[in-house]
Amino acid sequence: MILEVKHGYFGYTKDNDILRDISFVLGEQEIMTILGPNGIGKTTMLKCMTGILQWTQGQTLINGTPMGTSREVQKHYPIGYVPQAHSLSFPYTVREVVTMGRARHIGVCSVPSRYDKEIVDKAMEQVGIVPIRDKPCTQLSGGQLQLVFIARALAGEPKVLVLDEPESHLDFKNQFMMLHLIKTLVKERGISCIMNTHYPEHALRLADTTLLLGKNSYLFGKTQEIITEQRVKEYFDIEAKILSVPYHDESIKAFVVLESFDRAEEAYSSS
Ligand SMILES: Nc1ncnc2c1ncn2[C@@H]1O[C@H](COP(=O)(O)OP(=O)(O)OP(=O)(O)O)[C@@H](O)[C@H]1O
Repeated sequence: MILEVKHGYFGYTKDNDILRDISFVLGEQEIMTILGPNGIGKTTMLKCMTGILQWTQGQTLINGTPMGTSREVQKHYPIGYVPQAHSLSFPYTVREVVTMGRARHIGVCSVPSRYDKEIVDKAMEQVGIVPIRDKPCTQLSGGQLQLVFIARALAGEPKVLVLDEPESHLDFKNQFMMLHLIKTLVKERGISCIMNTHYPEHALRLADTTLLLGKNSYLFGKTQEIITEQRVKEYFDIEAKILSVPYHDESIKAFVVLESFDRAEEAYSSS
């Protein structure tokens, strides 16, 4: 399935668009990252793209058909949205929360079928949360909850998985495991994926394409061409060097920030 955003505009208030004329294409089994400074509009972008918020102008197309107007398109090409992990106030178990991802498939007065249960089990297995399936979600860590939300999205059998900063609550190793999980899900399920991230390294390691959001402009293209030292300076206002570390048959990219704390202090006090 091909997802396309065409000339998208959005503002929370009139005459104050935070997203202006955004266009990009997500191809079959592609991974795309969205990068940009805090508050630039990354989460808003995901919400407009998935129909949680309405574009004020422009549209999201699925295989060429506008998503907003076609229930058929929404039914046949579901999008799985995984929000930033936040705590749940009601102590639903992990299994119950993941089963909620089947809501579209289960009638209002029906109980989950054997097939629904199999899909839920498969989703929990694939993200590695079977051992905690009977725990109340109020007793989970932020990282565990993030995995539960991914399993909930997978239970809806999405064609596109949309993740808002999936690595944000994870330690160093588990951040890497999350990237690996996303890559595996895309490959094994034949889906595509869009994720917001604050880590340019993660984009370079994982993503085919990248949308780099700035204050008055944006860039979209192949990740290796979009994320350069010059762009990092331009879009994040920070001097960084991208190093290439050879590892087996890969060349892994690492970022080193070339700023001193004294200079940062000066910039902070003059802003
Ligand atoms: N519901 C809302 N009503 C009004 N303004 C909002 C709302 N949600 C977000 N904003 C504003 O819109 C802008 C973009 O917010 P958004 O959360 O999309 O940014 P972001 O790039 O995802 O930020 P971060 O990297 O910090 O998560 C911010 O200035 C934010 O304050």
